[in-house]
Amino acid sequence: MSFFARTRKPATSSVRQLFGLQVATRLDADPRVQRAAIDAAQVYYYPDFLDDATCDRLIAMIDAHRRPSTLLSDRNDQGFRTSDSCDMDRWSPDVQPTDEAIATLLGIDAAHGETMQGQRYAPGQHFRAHHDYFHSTESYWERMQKEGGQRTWTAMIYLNAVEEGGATWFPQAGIKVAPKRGLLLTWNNMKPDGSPNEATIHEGMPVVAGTKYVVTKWFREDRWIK
Ligand SMILES: O=C(O)CCC(=O)C(=O)O
Ligand SMILES: [Fe+2]
Repeated sequence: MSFFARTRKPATSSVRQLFGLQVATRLDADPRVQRAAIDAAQVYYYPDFLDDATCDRLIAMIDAHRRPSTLLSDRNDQGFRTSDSCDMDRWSPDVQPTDEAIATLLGIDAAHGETMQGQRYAPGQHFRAHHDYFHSTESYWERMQKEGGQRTWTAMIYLNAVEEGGATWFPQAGIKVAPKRGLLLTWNNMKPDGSPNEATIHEGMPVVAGTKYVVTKWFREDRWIK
């Protein structure tokens, strides 16, 4: 193998490897959780993770605080992520129980979790195909190393059903998830060896009718809260 080929290979990581194993083992043992029947990635569903009242409270918070979504990428692609989003304050009494319940479900110390993001998509709005993990070729990479390192697991909760459209599509893994109120979807962005899993590429498909509300939480390999 040439030097060039070796340096291009994404780095494996024993810490991320352990996250993959420990979280998957915990989810596999949880009767409320189902694993998606695919080999390309570790993807799990938890129906009715949140009750109606909690979904309504989170939706109201998103409506009160939403701003046009931003991207971390160096690409300045205006049409890539057209939704609105906002930070969900982890210390707010309306957020804290959900924030902690997600960390407990996965068995990850809540300090590894970034601030939960609320997201709202109106008809025609979408989030184009992307990976949640950080790319070492981007300029943010160095900063992210100091701020908790790579992202491992993503947890997303759909807060409402959408009349038409708005599914989360994993074209390589072959999964399409339609929004359903209270449904939690979680996946490992890494492969079992701890290197980035390209097959986790996913998109928030355009909403056709109705409005879509979700919250998303990303967990880092190191503590995000110091
Ligand atoms: O809204 C969706 O279905 C996907 C959202 C997403 O991929 C993200 O927030 O990283
Ligand atoms: Fe994503």
